[in-house]
Amino acid sequence: MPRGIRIQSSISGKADEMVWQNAQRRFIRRLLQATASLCLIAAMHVHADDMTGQWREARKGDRPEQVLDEARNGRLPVFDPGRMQVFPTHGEGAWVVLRPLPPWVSGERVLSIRSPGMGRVTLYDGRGGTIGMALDDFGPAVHGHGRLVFDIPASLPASSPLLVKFEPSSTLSAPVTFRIDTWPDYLRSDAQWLAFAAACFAVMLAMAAMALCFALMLRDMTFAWYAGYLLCYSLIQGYQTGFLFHPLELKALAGTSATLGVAAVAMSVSFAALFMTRFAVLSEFAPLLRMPVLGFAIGMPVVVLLRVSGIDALVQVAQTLINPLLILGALLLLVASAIAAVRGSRHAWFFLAGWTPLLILTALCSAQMNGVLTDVSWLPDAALAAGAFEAIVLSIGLADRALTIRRDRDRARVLADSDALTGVLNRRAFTEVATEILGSGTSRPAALLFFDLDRFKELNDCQGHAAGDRALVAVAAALRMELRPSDLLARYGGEEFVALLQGVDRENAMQVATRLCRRVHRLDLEVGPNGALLTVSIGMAMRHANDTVDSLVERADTAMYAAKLAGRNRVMSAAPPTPVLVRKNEAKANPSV
Ligand SMILES: Nc1nc2c(ncn2[C@@H]2O[C@H](COP(=O)(O)OP(=O)(O)OP(=O)(O)O)[C@@H](O)[C@H]2O)c(=O)[nH]1
Repeated sequence: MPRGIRIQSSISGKADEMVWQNAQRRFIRRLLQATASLCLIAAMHVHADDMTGQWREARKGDRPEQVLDEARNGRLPVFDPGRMQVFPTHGEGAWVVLRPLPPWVSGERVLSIRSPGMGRVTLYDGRGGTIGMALDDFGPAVHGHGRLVFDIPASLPASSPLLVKFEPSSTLSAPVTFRIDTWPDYLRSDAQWLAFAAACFAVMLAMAAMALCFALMLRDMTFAWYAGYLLCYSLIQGYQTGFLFHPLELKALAGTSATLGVAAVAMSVSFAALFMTRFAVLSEFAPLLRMPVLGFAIGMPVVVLLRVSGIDALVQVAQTLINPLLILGALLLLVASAIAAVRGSRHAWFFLAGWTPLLILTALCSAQMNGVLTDVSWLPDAALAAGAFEAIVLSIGLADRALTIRRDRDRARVLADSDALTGVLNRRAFTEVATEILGSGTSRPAALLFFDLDRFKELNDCQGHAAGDRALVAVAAALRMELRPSDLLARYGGEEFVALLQGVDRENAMQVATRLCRRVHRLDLEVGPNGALLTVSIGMAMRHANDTVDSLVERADTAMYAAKLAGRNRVMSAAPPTPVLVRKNEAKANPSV
C-alpha cells in the first residue's frame, strides 16, 4: 500500500488491530488448552501379554546355558517384557530371558527391542551362535528403526526361550520393551514409525532452516538461537532414536553419543535460554531473572568443554554438574518465561505453550528410568513429536513477533509522517511520497492543488486559536472525504494544504478543485462577527515533463495567489511552465548540462 494511503487509513487500522489482537489472544488460549490436553493424555497403553521375562545382572564367567537353567528353575526375578524396564549396563551388563507364551508366533519372526539407548545388545540363538547389535551399528544386514531387531529363524521352536544380554556400556541405560512379531507385522509397524519420525525431524529441520534464513536476512539473533536450539534438539533425538544411523546412515557419528550427544543436550538448553531471553523480552518483563538465565546459557558450554576436555578430573566435575544444571536451568527457563508471560509478554506465552510439553515429557521419560509409568511405552516417541510441536508453536510465535515489530515500525513511521493536528501527511512526507510518484511514471497525468484558507488570521483573532485549530481539522477532514484514497493530501504550512491527484486531466482537476472549494464553504465555519464563512482559494497546476515537486508546488502556489487577488473562494489554473523554469529544472536534474 502506498505510504500516503497507509497513513490515511491508520485510524480505521486501529479498530482492525484490536480485532486482530483479540483473535490472537483467543488463538494463544486455545493453543495452551491443546497443550494442556496433550500433557494430560491418559497413560493408556495396550500391550500384548505374549511373553514373560526374567533377568539378572551378569557376572564374570556366566555361561548362557547356566543363565537359561536358572531361568527354567525359576531362580531369576520376573518382569513384564511389554512394560518399560531398565537393565543395568554397568559392571558386566545384564541377562534377560524371554519366554514366548501361547499362542506362539511360529515361522520366521522378529524380536524387537524398543528404545534401547546407545548400548549394545546380544541375542544368543540357543545353538551357540550370537548376534550383537547397537543403534549405531552398521554391521548387521537387517536393522530396525528406533529399535533393535533380531531375526529369529523358523527353525527355532516358537516356544523356545530367547536369551538376550545387555552388554556393559558407559552410556546411560534406557527403559526398553520387547516384542515378537511376524515379519509382515514388524515391517508394517517399522514403516509407520519411520514415517512418523521422518515427519517430526522434517518439521524441526525445516523450521531450523527457515529460522537460519531469517536470522541472516533480518540480522536478528533471536532466530539464530532458535535455529541452534532446534538443531541441537534434533541431534539429541537423532541419537536417542538411532535415526542418525538408520535410516540416515551417518557412519561418522557412530560412537559419538557420549561426547557430541551430551554436548547437544547441554547446548540445546543453552540456546533455548538465549532464545527465550530475547523472545520473551526478559529485560522488560523479568529483568531480575535475565542475568541468571544468561549466566546459565554461558555456563552450559563451559561444562560441555570440561566434559570433552579428556582430563579425568574435569570430566568427572562436568559429569557431576551436568544433570543437576540441566534440571535447574530448565526450571529457571520455565519460571522466567511464566513470570514474563504473566507480566504481559505475549511471546512468553508462545514459549510456554511450546516448551512446557517438551519439558514435561522429558521429565516423564527420566522418571521412567526409575520405574515410573512403565506402561507408557510411547513416551519417547511423544518426546520426539513434542519437539516438532514446539518447533511449529515457536515458529508461529516468531512470525507473530516479526509482524508485531513491523506493525510497531509502521506505526512509528505513520506518526513521523503525519501532521499532529490534522492527521494528514506533513510537508516532508508529502514531498518524499510525491517525488516517488512523479518519478515512477512521467507519462501519467497528475495535478497539484494548493489550498490557502481565506482570512484565517481574522478567524483566529475573532474566535481564538483553538477555534482556528478546529477549523483546520474540519477542513482537512472535509478535503480527505472528497478526495480518492489514492490522492495525496498534506498540510503544507499553517493554513495551507496541498493535494496530488493522479490520473486526472486539466478539466477533471478543475472540477475536483471547484468541488473542494464549495465543500469548504459548505462547512459553515464563521470567520468573524459579520457572519462571513470560511472559504479557500485554490491554485491548480498540471504536471509537465521535467516537473519536480517543488516546481509543481511553485506554479500551483502562484495560481493560488492569483485566486486570492481575483477575490478569494475560487480556483485558478496555473500557466504551463515557462521555458526558463523548464531549463532551470533540467539543469538541476542534470548539472553537467
Ligand atoms: N489556529 C491556528 N492558526 C494557525 C496555524 N498555523 C497558522 N495559523 C494562522 O493562520 C494565519 C494565516 O494568516 P495570513 O497568512 O495572514 O493569511 P489569511 O489571514 O488567511 O489571509 P489570506 O490568506 O490573505 O486570505 C495566521 O494568523 C497564523 O497564525 C495553526 O496551526 N492553528
